Amino acid sequence: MSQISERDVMSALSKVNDPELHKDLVSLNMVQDVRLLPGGAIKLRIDLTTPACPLKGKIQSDVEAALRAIPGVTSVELEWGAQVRRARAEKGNFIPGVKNVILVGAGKGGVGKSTVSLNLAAALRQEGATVGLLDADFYGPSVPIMTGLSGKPVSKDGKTLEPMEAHGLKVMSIGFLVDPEQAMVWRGPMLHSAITQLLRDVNWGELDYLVLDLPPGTGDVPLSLSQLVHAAGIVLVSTPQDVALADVVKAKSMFDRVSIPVLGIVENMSQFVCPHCSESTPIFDTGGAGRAAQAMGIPLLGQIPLDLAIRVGGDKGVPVTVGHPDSKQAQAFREMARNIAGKVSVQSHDVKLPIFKLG
Ligand SMILES: Nc1ncnc2c1ncn2[C@@H]1O[C@H](COP(=O)(O)OP(=O)(O)OP(=O)(O)O)[C@@H](O)[C@H]1O
Repeated sequence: MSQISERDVMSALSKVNDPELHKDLVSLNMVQDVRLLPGGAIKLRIDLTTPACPLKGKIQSDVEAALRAIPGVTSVELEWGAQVRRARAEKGNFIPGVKNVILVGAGKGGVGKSTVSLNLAAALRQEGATVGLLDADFYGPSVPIMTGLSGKPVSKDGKTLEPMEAHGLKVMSIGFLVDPEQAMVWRGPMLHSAITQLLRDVNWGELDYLVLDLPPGTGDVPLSLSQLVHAAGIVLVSTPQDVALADVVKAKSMFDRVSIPVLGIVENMSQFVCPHCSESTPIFDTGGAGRAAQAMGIPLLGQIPLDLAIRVGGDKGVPVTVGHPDSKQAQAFREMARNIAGKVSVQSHDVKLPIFKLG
């Protein structure tokens, strides 16, 4: 029987590409800890670029096929790890300890941006990532209620604020610091100093992802907030009907102008599935975000149903992904989170997403 060498393994895997990054696993440094065992068995670890990898199944079958094609290989055993990389490493404006900031925005209010932010953060955490959630929605912070957290954050060193913790997430909200009615009337310097405090003075520790819930719309506050951090990109949330989607087109154009990559759209309140007869009703229309995403040349990252358990979870402080992890609703959020994590990995490898320029 021919002797298998580590070189054979690496050479076979240098022909297997990560389907999203379009580079081979060896150049991406994803192949680790190769062990050649007696009788032609191979064991190795694949370090994915995110524990929430949407393409793990495809990578697994490609790796197994490539290794089994080496003469003399009798079995292949894979272990999985993840090394989340920092997005857009060449730029400044980092939040200390945070590898990737994922902005969540919306063209208009009330479309479920905070619900998506929280469930995104919780789903990434469930996949094994370390995650923070920063609620910077100055005019309507809903994260305190949605996480069940209250009280004031403490400072251990007199300079930085400690985030609170809920459902395995580190959480900070402008709602912990000020009365929203007070924030409503802030202008200029007050607003700037509150934004800076939120972005610079929170002791996050080491995070793979910080999900940043922006204020809705295309005004000054979401724009300056998003420019003060180097984000991996922005996820735009919309309901499916045309009036909401028209605002998303506006939002996308704004973020394009300031060169923040738009990772894609999440369609929220996509369908109402009757809990009694299981019939689907497209209350706010359906499929609109998919058509808009296609027209703008950006991905549709997920479709979240309009559902009672999602609303109740938000009101009770336990997101549906945590309270009902096996439900269809949680599955929809997890699929969305994997798609977003995949797009963030693409950004961290600086492979450009298609950008559609308006006008
Ligand atoms: N898919 C859904 N199914 C049922 N209820 C939902 C869904 N998404 C959001 N909601 C509910 O709609 C309300 C508004 O949601 P949310 O606060 O997330 O929106 P928002 O876009 O962040 O609003 P804001 O304009 O305050 O920023 C909440 O009561 C929330 O529980």
